Amino acid sequence: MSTVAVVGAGAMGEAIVAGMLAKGWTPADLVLAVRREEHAVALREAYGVEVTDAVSATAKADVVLVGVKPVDVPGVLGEIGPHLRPDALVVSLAVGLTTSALEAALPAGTPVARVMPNTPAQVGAGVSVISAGTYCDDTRLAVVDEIMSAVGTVVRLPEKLQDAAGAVSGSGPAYVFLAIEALVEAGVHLGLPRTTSTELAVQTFAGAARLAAETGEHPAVLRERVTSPGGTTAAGLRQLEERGLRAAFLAAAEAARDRSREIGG
Ligand SMILES: NC(=O)C1=CN([C@@H]2O[C@H](COP(=O)(O)OP(=O)(O)OC[C@H]3O[C@@H](n4cnc5c(N)ncnc54)[C@H](O)[C@@H]3O)[C@@H](O)[C@H]2O)C=CC1
Ligand SMILES: O=C(O)[C@@H]1CCC=N1
Repeated sequence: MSTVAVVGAGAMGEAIVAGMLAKGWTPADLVLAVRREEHAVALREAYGVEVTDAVSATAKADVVLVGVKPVDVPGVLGEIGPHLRPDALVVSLAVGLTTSALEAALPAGTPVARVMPNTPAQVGAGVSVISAGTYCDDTRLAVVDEIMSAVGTVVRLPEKLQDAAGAVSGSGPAYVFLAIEALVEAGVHLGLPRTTSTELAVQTFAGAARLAAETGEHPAVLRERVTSPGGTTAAGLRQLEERGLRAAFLAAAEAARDRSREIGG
């Protein structure tokens, strides 16, 4: 197995570390780098992994997973570039940043891959979109696939679709959480105790998503099965349509895609 350095073990980076350890990697396969010492102490305690600085972690790794915010990526790449092992692979989680921009910030010929993960990775239910840069061959992309498979499903896409994919699956959990929150509040408005309304709404989203995933049926067909002619669901759906639910999702996805392109420069 490869030695994997995770530079920037925040929400996404830590989820990947936890998932890898749960799926058979050992602490010796991992080396982490974070900025704050108290964070390093917490990570060592939680996972028994080595936590050091970005340069030392990079020097030990076959794969360097960069999990810092997009604005911090150029600085990190400039710092670690001279210390990469020959043939080491750099994997970026950053939204927007293209593999060509990443390659330009690294020594010439560095293999690079771009990943768009999402936070359900924290419970092993993520979906990651992966794309190879110019020097990342199939064997290396298979390593990225293996790592990200530890936290959920993996979809390989041409890089030109990464901004769109990020708008759906990268940001998507936030749209879903907002929708859950709104349904909980609606239930409270109708008189349900808040804990009951939360349980009903969360289980409904989880169950509906599982039904769609396991049956593979078109969502419209599944929706029709809930909607009796002249019934309660039809009355509710009419309100969602009249209030522009579809248009709202389309506008949200376009805005997220455009912001991703803007971040990428
Ligand atoms: N949070 C999300 O839902 C998603 C995030 N992403 C991408 O993942 C990346 C990370 O995002 P989050 O995990 O949400 O951010 P985060 O802020 O939770 O984690 C970033 C971590 O990097 C550390 N850090 C910053 N500079 C560092 C350096 N020089 N050396 C070592 N550590 C350093 C920070 O202290 C922090 O712990 C971003 O580029 C983002 O675009 C992609 C998809 C989804
Ligand atoms: O909001 C963001 O910029 C990050 C990338 C995708 C999800 N969260």
